[in-house]
Amino acid sequence: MTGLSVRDLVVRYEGPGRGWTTAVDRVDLDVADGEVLALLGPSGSGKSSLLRAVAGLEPPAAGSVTWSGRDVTSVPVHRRGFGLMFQDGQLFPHRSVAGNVAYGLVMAEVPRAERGRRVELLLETVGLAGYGSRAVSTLSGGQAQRVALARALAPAPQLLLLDEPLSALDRGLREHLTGELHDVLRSTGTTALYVTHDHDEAFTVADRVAVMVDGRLAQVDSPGRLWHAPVSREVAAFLGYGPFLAAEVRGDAAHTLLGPVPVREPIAGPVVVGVGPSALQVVTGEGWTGGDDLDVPVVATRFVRGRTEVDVTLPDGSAATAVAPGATAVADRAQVRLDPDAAVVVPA
Ligand SMILES: Nc1ncnc2c1ncn2[C@@H]1O[C@H](COP(=O)(O)OP(=O)(O)OP(=O)(O)O)[C@@H](O)[C@H]1O
Repeated sequence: MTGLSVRDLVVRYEGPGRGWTTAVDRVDLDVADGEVLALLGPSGSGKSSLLRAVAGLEPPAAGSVTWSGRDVTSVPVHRRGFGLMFQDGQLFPHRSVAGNVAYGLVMAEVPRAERGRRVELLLETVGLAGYGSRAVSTLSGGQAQRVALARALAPAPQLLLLDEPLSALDRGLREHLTGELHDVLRSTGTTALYVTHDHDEAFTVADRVAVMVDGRLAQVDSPGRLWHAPVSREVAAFLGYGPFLAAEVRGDAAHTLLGPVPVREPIAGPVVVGVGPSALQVVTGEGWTGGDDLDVPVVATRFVRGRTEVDVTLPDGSAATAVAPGATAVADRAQVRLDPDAAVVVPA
């Protein structure tokens, strides 16, 4: 048995009054050796609690944590050999950049020369070659998080646990560092559990994504499968699908007021169709063919990231957003069309 195995794990907190909060509710999870798994879920869903229990920072009420076949459930945090990185990297303020990165190597009694080489290599890996002698107080937020990453990677941990490592950074930097983090984790062959509430981040960084809702894992899948085949309306909604249209399955399609959507996997019982974030398109000029396209009232328009987003009301009363390329002028009504490949069929 290699990798991480979590079985039947329960984490509970005693409430301020009577009663307990069950933050992690009988979770089973496997992370293969060298795999990066993102734990994705809304605020309060239990992601940090699960990660902290794996780290050994939170004693589980039940269940087990196994690494490489060894039960570590009651092994203290510093004996697990796992690396940790949090939202606020919390660098040691009185050490230089190199001093911070070398910290775990000093603890592990790695000889000085070897230490120096490793620190340099890691700084290069995180794009901070030549920064070794800088005081950490002179770094930008993004640079400081890269130092924190280099420090976490320095002892070559068997398993790296990251809790929202980029969420304190602004969007542009976060997107950039997410890509870098992906490359660094791959190139170092690090097994990682990565907590985030941001699906773009999870999809970029991870081999597989576990969606956590109310203390349970609702779905664990590759980013592609998760996106194209969410198992429930709840998971689809969390990924950004919506509104959900009434639908009736006939043959291999689910028929909606905006036309048919292919049923990719058989679903027993009633279904609804989740409209993907760019699935509804504004049809302009001669593109209008009638057919399944609908003419609907416009509620608002805005220009976002190089395209026009148009809020409309569908005939069933649901609010939806349609997209148009560039800065498209839209009046008080718009013709919209559903791209069936950008919608999903899920259980109602
Ligand atoms: N130390 C604590 N004492 C009491 N309740 C806690 C404690 N830590 C977390 N909780 C509760 O446990 C539940 C799960 O919290 P947790 O921090 O694990 O969620 P999360 O998914 O990581 O959320 P976020 O994305 O907001 O960090 C929440 O209801 C939270 O209020």
